[in-house]
Amino acid sequence: MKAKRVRDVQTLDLFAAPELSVADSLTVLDRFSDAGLLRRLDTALARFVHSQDAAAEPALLVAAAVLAQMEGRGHSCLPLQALVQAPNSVLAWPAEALAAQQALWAQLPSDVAPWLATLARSPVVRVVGRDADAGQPLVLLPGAEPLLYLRRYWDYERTVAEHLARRTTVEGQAVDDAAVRHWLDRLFGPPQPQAPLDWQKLACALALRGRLSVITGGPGTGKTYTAARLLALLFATAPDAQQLRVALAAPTGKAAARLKQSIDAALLQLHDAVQPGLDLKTLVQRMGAARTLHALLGARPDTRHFRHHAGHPLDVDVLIVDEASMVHLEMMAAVLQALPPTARLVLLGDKDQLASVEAGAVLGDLCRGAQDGGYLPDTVAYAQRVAGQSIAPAFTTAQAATPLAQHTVMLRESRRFGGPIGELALAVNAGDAAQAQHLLLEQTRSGLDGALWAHQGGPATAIAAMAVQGRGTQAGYAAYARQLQAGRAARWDSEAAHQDWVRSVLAAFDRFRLLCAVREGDWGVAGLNRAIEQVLERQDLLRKDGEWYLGRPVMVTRNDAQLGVSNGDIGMALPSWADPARLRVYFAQGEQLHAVSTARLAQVETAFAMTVHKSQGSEFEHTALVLAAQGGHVLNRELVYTGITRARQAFSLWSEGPGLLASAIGSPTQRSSGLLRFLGAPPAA
Ligand SMILES: Nc1ncnc2c1ncn2[C@@H]1O[C@H](COP(=O)(O)OP(=O)(O)OP(=O)(O)O)[C@@H](O)[C@H]1O
Repeated sequence: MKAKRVRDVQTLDLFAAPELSVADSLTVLDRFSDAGLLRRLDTALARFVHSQDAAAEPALLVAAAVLAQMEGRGHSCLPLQALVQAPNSVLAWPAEALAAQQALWAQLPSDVAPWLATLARSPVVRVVGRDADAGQPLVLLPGAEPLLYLRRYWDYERTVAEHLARRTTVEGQAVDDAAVRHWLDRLFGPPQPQAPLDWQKLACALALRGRLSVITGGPGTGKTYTAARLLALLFATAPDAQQLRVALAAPTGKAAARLKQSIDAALLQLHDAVQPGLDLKTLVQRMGAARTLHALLGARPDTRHFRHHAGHPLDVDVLIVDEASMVHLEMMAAVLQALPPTARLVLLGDKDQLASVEAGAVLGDLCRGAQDGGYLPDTVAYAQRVAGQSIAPAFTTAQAATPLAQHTVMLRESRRFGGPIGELALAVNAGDAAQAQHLLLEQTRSGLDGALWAHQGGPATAIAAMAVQGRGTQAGYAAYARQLQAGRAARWDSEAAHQDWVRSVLAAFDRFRLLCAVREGDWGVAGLNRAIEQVLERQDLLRKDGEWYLGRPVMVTRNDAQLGVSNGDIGMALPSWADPARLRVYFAQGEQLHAVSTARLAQVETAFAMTVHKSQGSEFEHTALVLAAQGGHVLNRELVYTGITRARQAFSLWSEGPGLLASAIGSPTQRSSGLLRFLGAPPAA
């Protein structure tokens, strides 16, 4: 259907005109929207620009529409050189659209200079360094690699860059080397001769001397383990540990709850190791719950504004943000603005995971050089002095040595993520499609019970059948459905017994998850949710007698502070204890259960199948990833990596057609952003 619509675009006779007029260029953009190559919103921006500048030239209108389209795909800006010289690298249109794209580009200037001149002539474009900020909707950052921004994203990116640059250049508190060394050795053990570099110890040492610490690593590399030791170190070296205000946060409620649980457990385990000298038990009690970033900043319903901002900063000395790969540019700008300049910010996350759906990939940008280290002589000497760690010359290359690198550590050894799933994740990350396919094939051949299993082709109903049955001994949804039935048959003799049952159903449901790349179609979230419901009904495991049926798993799609639920929370409709004839939606929040009436939960969707994006921050025993042929540019390396790393014991892959996995692995996403360029020297406002 889409391919046909795209072919229709090519029959446009407008391209035959000797010179592209403004009216024609707007019509062409509309046709591109009709064909699904641009969104209506993208063309609307071009029309808006034209409404503000009657003399706007076609190149400006095209640039505006493409910029809007790129923002919709998560880019914070448009690299103009690429737009002119390699338009497909930024447009990401399907092959069928190539002729139409080339025909339009043939009517536009072939050099970047006239594009820039066209943009700079328009009053809707603010040229940084030339024009004052008069609220122009577009911002052009000139230079060797000129970038075009929507005003809002320019503001966010500049804010983030300015704050991070300040945090990486301003000296932190003076470090008492002897005290730090003492505590680092107690927490990690004294340095051993010939031992490999302890990246976790190094991360703690570096974090201590600055106001920013970026700790990245794959699953199970000990990010939380390290953060807990960093907290212990901060408590131990603080002039008054009782006064140190620590906040824990994450982009989603689930990730926040997990962070709190892991940090508390790790700190309590350390309790004996730091005796005498530090009462971690009391400090843990004082620390308070982890919150979503929205809740931490005090989101105001239906506005972009937060209660905390530069004029009313957060009341914290240390802020630890987990799953930072999911923090988009706008949110990072809000966090940095609300954080007192003296507070420490610790960002934890996996740089290789999918970035947020919204624009910006801040953690990915910040960790671009993390693999290479890039430590300066001063950092190398400090690491030796306080942590007894010798940083090898391979990690001191001048090219990677930026102020940010002195605050960044990549953890490299996974403690719980080895075996075939770990190997597959590594192959995907390295872009080695042949190795990934080899691993999948080898394990698939060995039977249904292996850690890896792959299948190509339909029908989609077979996916639903596996989602219910599981494969071999690997979990599927039948496990939760049986747990559900066990409860239906039983009479709870106490509220505690009812709660235990609710917890057991939620836990059984969390053993497996079906992850999709796309929402629509038989191989998307919507189609597979329906198909799984049907299989469960056919097997009498579930009765769908209305929108809200017993055992309906749902995902919240919008934060609702009043109801106490966050976007991404997963709950299940189950009979309430007080009135078993009525369903309530139960959510596990750490150790606690939270129940909300079904009538009040409007912003939810069924959650047997969910997007890979929404699964971030969660792990399941068995995860199945579905690659739909219509996935297009959504099927990329980060999506596959994120899907695989959600699986603890078993990973299954369903590809609708041949070559989808290899092509996704061969398509890493690089979101356009000026962040790294700004960090060295933030541009003037
Ligand atoms: N240096 C270490 N020595 C012993 N155990 C460790 C060490 N580092 C991490 N671990 C253990 O490895 C496991 C994974 O660590 P942790 O949960 O901190 O990893 P993570 O990177 O935060 O994982 P995730 O990707 O789930 O966020 C935990 O059980 C932790 O206690």
